[in-house]
Amino acid sequence: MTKTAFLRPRSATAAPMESFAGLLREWLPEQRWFAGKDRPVTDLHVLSLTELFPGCLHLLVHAGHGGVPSPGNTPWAGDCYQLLLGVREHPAPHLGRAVIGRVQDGPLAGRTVYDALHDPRSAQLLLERLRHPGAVGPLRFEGDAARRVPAGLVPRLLDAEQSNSSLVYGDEFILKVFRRIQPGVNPDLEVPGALARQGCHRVPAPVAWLRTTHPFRATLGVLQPFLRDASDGWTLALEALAAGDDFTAQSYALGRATADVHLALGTAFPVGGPGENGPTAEGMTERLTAAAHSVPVLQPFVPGLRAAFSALATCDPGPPVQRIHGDLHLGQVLRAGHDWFVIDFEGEPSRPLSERRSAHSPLRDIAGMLRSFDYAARQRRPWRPEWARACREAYCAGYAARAGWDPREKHGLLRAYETDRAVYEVLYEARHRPDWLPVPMAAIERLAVRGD
Ligand SMILES: Nc1ncnc2c1ncn2[C@@H]1O[C@H](COP(=O)(O)OP(=O)(O)O)[C@@H](O)[C@H]1O
Ligand SMILES: O=P(O)(O)O[C@H]1O[C@H](CO)[C@@H](O[C@H]2O[C@H](CO)[C@@H](O)[C@H](O)[C@H]2O)[C@H](O)[C@H]1O
Repeated sequence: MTKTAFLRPRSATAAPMESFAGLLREWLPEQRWFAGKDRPVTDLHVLSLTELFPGCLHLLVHAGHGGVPSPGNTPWAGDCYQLLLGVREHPAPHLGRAVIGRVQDGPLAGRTVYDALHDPRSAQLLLERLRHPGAVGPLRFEGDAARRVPAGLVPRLLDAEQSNSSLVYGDEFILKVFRRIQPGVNPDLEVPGALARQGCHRVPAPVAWLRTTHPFRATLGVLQPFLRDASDGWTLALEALAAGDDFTAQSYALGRATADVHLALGTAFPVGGPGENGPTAEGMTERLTAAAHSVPVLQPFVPGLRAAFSALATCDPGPPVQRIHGDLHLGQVLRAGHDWFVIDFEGEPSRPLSERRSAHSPLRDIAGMLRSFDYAARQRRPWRPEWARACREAYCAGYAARAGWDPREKHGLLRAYETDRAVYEVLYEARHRPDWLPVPMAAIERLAVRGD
């Protein structure tokens, strides 16, 4: 199960000579963060182009898929992506696979373009811009005046499997450059900022950020403190499994940390109200229908899965809805020292921003984490259902100890949210990592047939 299969190596000498748009049309679908892999890019045009500094262009491009709108992303069909492109007369060897190609015609004719985030010089200049708030064309560099970012921090691009691109500066700060851009404030800036103002220590607070005003207002990137020596929950869980270690104490602490974040979110965004099971079941059923249409292996399980959603009619509405994390799993939590921290408040990247910023049941996050223990336990053969079960129990117990209500007592709701999450995972894996599809499919079978 390789995580970087989409990063096909390119070399500067083998770079094709093509039109600028032609080069991008070929390069974009190869990127891990490109969302439209299941549909060909039929048209591509530049929505905004700004010279960030000499030799570095900032672009927002629209990738169209033959008029089929992407769910709720932009008012037009297709998706908008943020690119930072370096432009050089001659390709430099250190750029390796970052080279996109040589442009054949137009104002860039004969030049080589490359992904500037791979170029340490460009990454340094980007941080310089963030250190000095101001505007460049439609771009706005802003920050928390109380936080000082030192000059000269050495950048490195994280080579992880990601929906976005992240640069670490001197192991002190991390800059997340959003790739798929939607109009509006990104919750990964909005939420950590609001939680920091609440004094919640579980979330690294934004230090500086980049946004645009054209062709619409949107958040483009966020700089936050880098948690040095932290390990993510996914790595820790896999290490524990490999060593045959128990992971229940960590799971319990993670449950408490999740409840802390939910409590702080409830205070920072007082949007609550009772959950309404009718509309919740309707939304889940619609997502299931759409997913089964895209991923036909789901189809035989649809009746069993629908049962989990229709059973909501007889469940109590559960805890009040509120702002939540929206895509909580073991890869979104970092253990540093003895504490768990929560990162990446963007929500599920394929969902519209308005939906990701609205109130949901906290059970949705809890279900996401419960699914993640199952994912981890299935990484080894023979798979370890009892390991996952013990973690799930401990996580819920930790959550209950802090939140004052026990997720295990909301069995019907939890089953529906777990089912909804597993359906999302099937879609995600089919699109991004087809080798992983059996992992959520095993849960689909369990939830559809046995219902537990
Ligand atoms: N504040 C931080 N401190 C240390 N590592 C971080 C921090 N934020 C993110 N990371 C690392 O960067 C990775 C990607 O970050 P994330 O926000 O999840 O990006 P994406 O949305 O692209 O998945 C995380 O898995 C984690 O390893
Ligand atoms: O971290 P992202 O915001 O990019 O989240 C997306 O990618 C995740 C994979 O990296 C995906 O998570 C799924 O795989 C994880 C193991 O790699 C597992 O722990 C999660 O439980 C499972 O959902 C996530 O769904 C997707 O939104």
